[in-house]
Amino acid sequence: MNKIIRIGTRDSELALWQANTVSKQLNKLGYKTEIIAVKADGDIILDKPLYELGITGIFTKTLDVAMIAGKVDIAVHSMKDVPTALPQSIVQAAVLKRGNVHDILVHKGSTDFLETNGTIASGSLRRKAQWLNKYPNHKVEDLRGNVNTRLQKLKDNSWNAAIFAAAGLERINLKPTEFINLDWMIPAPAQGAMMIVAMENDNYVLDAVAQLNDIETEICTHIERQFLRTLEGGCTAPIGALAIYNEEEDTIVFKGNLLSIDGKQKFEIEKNVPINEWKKLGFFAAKEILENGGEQLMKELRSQLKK
Ligand SMILES: NCc1[nH]cc(CCC(=O)O)c1CC(=O)O
Repeated sequence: MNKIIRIGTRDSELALWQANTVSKQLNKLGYKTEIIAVKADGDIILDKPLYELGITGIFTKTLDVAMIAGKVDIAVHSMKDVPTALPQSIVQAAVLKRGNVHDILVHKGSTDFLETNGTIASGSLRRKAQWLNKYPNHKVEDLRGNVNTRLQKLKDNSWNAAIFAAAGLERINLKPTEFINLDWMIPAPAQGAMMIVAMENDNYVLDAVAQLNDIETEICTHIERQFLRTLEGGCTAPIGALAIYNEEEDTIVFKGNLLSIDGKQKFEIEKNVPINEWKKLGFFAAKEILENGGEQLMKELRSQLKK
């Protein structure tokens, strides 16, 4: 059999870069591919913050539907945009080796505002909350759109800076010279990783795509998404999570946090556990936060976010 694997993707430059990467890797293994780009609802509605839309999966739904309808065979997503519960019949077929996991602050030459009063831009609840927690005197303005649009909006506005995922800018060669690494900020669960989804009964495609899976990234993102899933209960709360494999010690170093929208409340957890405990690590870390005050905060967040 030599069928063409149709790769579904969003039509932003970053999404197309990611789909092309998957395409090339499959071609190298001898598979034929075709890229099918679609516009996702999350890319069409730009005048509202994402969390106000109260929908998870706004970037992935369009492609889920296309796949169930048989129009594409796989879809390539930024894994952090994929809801923790996949639609029925759709499965995680592979996770590619992760890129840069961190957030960066893109500024305009001077970082003096960090010490005084700054206005920075981000559409992400997680980034907003962590920023305000560290810089309580700053203002955070909303910023939506794909990476290219957001860079342009930063130029056009008087904000001091804006926050981006390093991976997104690096992939499409748009990382400017004026930026600082936000090593202290805990990234979104699965940031910097790409996920391929496919239909659960499509064995030809599942076998093909499985060859692109990176086990270390699969384990780390599993931990982060389990942490998210255990905390969230279906709402888009300010949650960060990062698991890193420490090869020397054969351990997983995990950091996770949960904040209030205004950044005033923060629950944070750090664990270093033997690799063989990875399967439940995200769950236990989330439970610990929930039992130490996080439960109450999640309740408040759910009513604030109307979900
Ligand atoms: N939600 C937007 C989004 N989804 C994935 C990336 C970048 C790639 C990644 O983090 O995996 C971005 C851009 C950003 O957050 O700045």
